[in-house]
Amino acid sequence: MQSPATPVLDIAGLTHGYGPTPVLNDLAIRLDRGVHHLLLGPSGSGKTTLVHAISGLLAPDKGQIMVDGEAMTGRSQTARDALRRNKIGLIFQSLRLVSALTVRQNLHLAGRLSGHPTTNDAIDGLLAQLGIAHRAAAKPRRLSQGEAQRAAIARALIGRPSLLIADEPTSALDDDNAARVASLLIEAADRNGSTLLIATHDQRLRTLIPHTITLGAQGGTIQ
Ligand SMILES: Nc1ncnc2c1ncn2[C@@H]1O[C@H](COP(=O)(O)OP(=O)(O)OP(=O)(O)O)[C@@H](O)[C@H]1O
Repeated sequence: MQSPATPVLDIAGLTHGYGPTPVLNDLAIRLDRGVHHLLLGPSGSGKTTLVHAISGLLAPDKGQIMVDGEAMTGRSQTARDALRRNKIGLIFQSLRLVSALTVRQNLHLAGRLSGHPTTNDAIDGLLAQLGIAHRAAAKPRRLSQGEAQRAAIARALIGRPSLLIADEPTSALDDDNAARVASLLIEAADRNGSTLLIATHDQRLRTLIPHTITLGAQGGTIQ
């Protein structure tokens, strides 16, 4: 990890589009360590495009993205993949656990891929934090939706990423469960030294995470 003063995410002049009008236009964002943010914006405003650019899954047309002091932009796909595995934990809506592996094996694999191979004890400790230690030997299809979501959060955290990004983790949930999942994400991020960015339409999360980045306005609005 870099010094505490190094921003977890530092974006300058980010522009990207798929046609004549850019989706992201000269965007600037700075996330300080430990300050969790929501990434808000209506459908089509560019949240997924921004998450993909931050994660190095796409190379933007213009601009610079620094993740925990290291450049995600201006590098090869291979270098971007390595930086993502080392610095970023991603939780997608479709969870993407490997179905042939148990929960514990999924976490071992994620640890190896992130360059932080880990022990059964460390994995079981993380699963216990998330309340699913008793499901370590289960295959994903045997998990409830809530357990599978907790396993996906554990998998994203196994490499102790500087930045933890969750895509729409609560939109399909009722109020109680949305608050529960958001609180779980915040607590898990805090305990593992990760800064959380939640891409969402879900305005209910503002009460738990007051800092927001809103896309849709020219260049985005940071609060
Ligand atoms: N690969 C692509 N090719 C062409 N256009 C794209 C591509 N990906 C996204 N777009 C367009 O870019 C715009 C932003 O899309 P994006 O998925 O980033 O928005 P979003 O805010 O994540 O939307 P949602 O909340 O509906 O998931 C949309 O108009 C979309 O149609």
